[in-house]
Amino acid sequence: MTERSQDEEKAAQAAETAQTGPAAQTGPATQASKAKQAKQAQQAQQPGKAAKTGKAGKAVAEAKAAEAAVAAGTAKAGTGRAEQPARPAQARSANGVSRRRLLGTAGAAGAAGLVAGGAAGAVAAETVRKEPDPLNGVGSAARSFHGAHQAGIADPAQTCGHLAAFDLAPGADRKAAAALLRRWSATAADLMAGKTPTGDDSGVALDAGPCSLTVTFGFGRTFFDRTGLASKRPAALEPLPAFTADALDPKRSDGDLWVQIGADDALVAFHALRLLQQQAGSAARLRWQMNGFNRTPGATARPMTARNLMGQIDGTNNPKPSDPDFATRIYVPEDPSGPDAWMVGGSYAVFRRIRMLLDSWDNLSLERQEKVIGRRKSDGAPLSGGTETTRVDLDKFQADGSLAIAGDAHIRVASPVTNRGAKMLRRAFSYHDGFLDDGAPDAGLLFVAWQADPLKGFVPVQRKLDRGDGLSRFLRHESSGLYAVPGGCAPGEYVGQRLLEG
Ligand SMILES: C=CC1=C(C)c2cc3[nH]c(cc4nc(cc5[nH]c(cc1n2)c(C)c5CCC(=O)O)C(CCC(=O)O)=C4C)c(C)c3C=C
Ligand SMILES: [Fe+2]
Repeated sequence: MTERSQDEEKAAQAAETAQTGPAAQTGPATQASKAKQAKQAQQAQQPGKAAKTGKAGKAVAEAKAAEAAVAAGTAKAGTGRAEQPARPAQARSANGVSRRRLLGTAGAAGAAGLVAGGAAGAVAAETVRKEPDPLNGVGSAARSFHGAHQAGIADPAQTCGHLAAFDLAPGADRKAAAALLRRWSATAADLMAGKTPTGDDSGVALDAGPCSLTVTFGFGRTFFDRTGLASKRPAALEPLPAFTADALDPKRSDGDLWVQIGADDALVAFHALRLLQQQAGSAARLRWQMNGFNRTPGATARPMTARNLMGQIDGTNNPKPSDPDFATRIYVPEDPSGPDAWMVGGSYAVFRRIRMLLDSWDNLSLERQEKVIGRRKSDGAPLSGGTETTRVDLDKFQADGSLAIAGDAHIRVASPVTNRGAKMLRRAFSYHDGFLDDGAPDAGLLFVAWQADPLKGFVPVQRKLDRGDGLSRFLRHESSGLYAVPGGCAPGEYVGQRLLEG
């Protein structure tokens, strides 16, 4: 097991602070007691140092059997080191502490007291801010629409997400598709810069800053047939294989065009979605649409990796933009001669709506939940020891001779080390769509994985998870999509122009 050196830790923290600004203020007493609690929890749960005992031979055999069961004919796994852990992926600007002064929102008791007198009743009815506030750090944060890559890939996932797929209308041809992408790109560029697009009098996002809005556009496999561009369809857009955990709804899968919207404000995010839907006009119809969410900036005492609806810290070991191989793993590389030249700088998005079987999951003991993932729930530290960012040691054994990270633990089965180096960038939103008839939450993850080639990212890893992941018993994949997301564009251009006008 290799810990980060103190210098590396300090550099990472400094970089994080530079990117995110100071964490929300908490009193020093709170900080100190939290740190103490965290230390106590860590001490209580720290697995004992694995001794190389006489049981090692048995353990090695156990490990090999577990790996073999999972790998089922793939490369011999677990012999190397896991990837260098990433900094928390959810870090972002959180430096603006709201100074809103809301009046009249007292609890029931306060309100009852106020309504006793007429004048006081009027005060109770006042539910607006007394003074205008300047935009805080969350509201004024903006991401650029223009650039080599589209936004909404390498930047942190926002609080509110909308994923949507559109189908081109019958008769809508390449020219109509180009006009649509031009309209959509111009609108996205305005909104991301905090401008009201010409002709938009909806008022929905008036008063708000851009709130880190991103709008990302992609093309599904069927787009190329409908626009007469089948010869330009990348080989990487071959349909995803079927997996045993799939319970896919075709009506909420696939689609000609895909749009991902994220913002740190729900009205800003909805506004973008609504405008794009209106601007689709007669060229395209909404096929499916889903809403997701993440932590609100400033909701935690310090910037940290977000939790999912199973309660786990999720996103720790994501590739990070500072990794030397980040660009080549996530973005399509330069190859001007290839048929996919129009995709240079782009990426492939695999979308999966994954329902969590939370009733079953919540019935597991904490110990079993942690074993299923291979990390501690409290702080995300790997069961091989250390803290959240400690390198995972898949070869570590416990004193009883068993593997510290079980053979079917999610982080073992998904690790690049056990998947011939396959990597993807996971950028997900949680979702909650109420409760099913049996009372189970209809909730889970709008999972989006980004990679330069899905056959070297999502596909081999999901194949392996499908066979041997302890977590898959608690998941149902309900929707699916694979989209070619072109590179970004320059001002005055539109996303996909190289394809549609090439
Ligand atoms: C096909 C790829 C993956 C799917 C589908 C997937 C679903 C899924 N994962 C979690 C929770 C966690 N996943 C974690 C790590 C992790 N997951 C994948 C891939 C898929 N997950 C990878 C490649 C990794 C990193 C492995 C590594 O290198 O260590 C973790 C641990 C924290 C982290 O590193 O992010 C959690 C927790 C859920 C709940 C889920 C489906 C709903
Ligand atoms: Fe995962």
